[in-house]
Amino acid sequence: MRIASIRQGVVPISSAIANAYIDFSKMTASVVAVTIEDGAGKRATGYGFNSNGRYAQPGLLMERFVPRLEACTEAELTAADGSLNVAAAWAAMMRNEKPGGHGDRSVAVGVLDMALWDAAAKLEGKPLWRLLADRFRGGEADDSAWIYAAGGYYHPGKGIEGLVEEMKRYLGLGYTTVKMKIGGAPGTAIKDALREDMARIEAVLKLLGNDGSRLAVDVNGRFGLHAALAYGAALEPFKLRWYEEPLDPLDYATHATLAEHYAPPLATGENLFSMQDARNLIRHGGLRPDRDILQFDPALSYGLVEYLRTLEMMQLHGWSPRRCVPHGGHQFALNIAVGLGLGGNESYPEVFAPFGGFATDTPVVDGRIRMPEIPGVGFEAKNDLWTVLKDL
Ligand SMILES: O=C([O-])CC(=O)C(=O)O
Ligand SMILES: [Mg+2]
Repeated sequence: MRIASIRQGVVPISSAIANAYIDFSKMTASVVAVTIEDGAGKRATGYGFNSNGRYAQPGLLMERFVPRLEACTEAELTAADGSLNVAAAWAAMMRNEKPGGHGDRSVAVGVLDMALWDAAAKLEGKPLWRLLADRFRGGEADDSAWIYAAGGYYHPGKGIEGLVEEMKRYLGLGYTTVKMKIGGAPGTAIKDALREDMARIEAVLKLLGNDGSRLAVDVNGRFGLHAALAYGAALEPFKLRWYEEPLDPLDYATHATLAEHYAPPLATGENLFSMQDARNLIRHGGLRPDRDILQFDPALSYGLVEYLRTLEMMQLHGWSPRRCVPHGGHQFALNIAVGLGLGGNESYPEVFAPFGGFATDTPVVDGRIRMPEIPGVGFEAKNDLWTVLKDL
């Protein structure tokens, strides 16, 4: 195995939407293409990109991670069974990196890790989900994944009617569960913000037949303990699917306090970027393995090599992989969900294109989606994304 070339670019994923914490008017993504030759006449190009929420990382890629990957020897890149050794390539990229401080580089490494797994699966002529099931689950992949429609963003001029119309479109596409943003009313006292959000939530719940298990709400880390508890008390009777990122993602003790007062499911983890950060959440966040949801996004957190470590850590702490529903709505996490038996995956039917979304013309049926039988992650079967990647 040898690296024949690595190319990178930066593309916009900007839009006029906002959550409770940031707007996406200047959001960008790094994209990479890594071409591998296996020394026996086979050649494959793997593609990678970063998930929404973090910006493109061209400097880190150019200065540290691409040169280290390019410097890998053929022996390093070749596993004992002759396959591409992604874990060894990952270790080479992380040479001379100190522990801790994961947000510094986990996105840049994740972009390259995605491309390496895409190439590895293409060299084996298999979809990534099947490669993962073969390697880690005795060949047993799930036949489909549960996905939910994430949206409900704040948008200039968008009122409750616009929000309900949006959710109706998602149901029309075959989704059964939806997610909306809350906590975004700027500079408002908690009781006023809560009144406004309750009206938004109740309007969407009405559309969902007042079945709280079909609605998740997302605060994007905006609340302190006082607001999180006040909202929690108001939300509790709805028995929502989950109450997401109510607090700062790194404030584990406060999560533990909230979990003592809010019985239905909580969800968090999209802004934790390493196994060690995930472990601190599990150790100190008071989360409950029988109901809470972990949303670590492999594309933002050093890729699948690290995600495998996170899953192993979770199992040591008594957490099933089924508690994981990754953030990001991308094909990479969907392959991992089906191949490794996670609880499902996020989907963004109307935002974060072309990186959000799955293979073109794969229908969502009763909130579930099947995977195409195409080698690699399946980017070539997603028309809008392939238009961007093929020019790299
Ligand atoms: O709005 C965002 O930053 C994305 C997000 O939280 C999610 O998909 O859960
Ligand atoms: Mg979120």
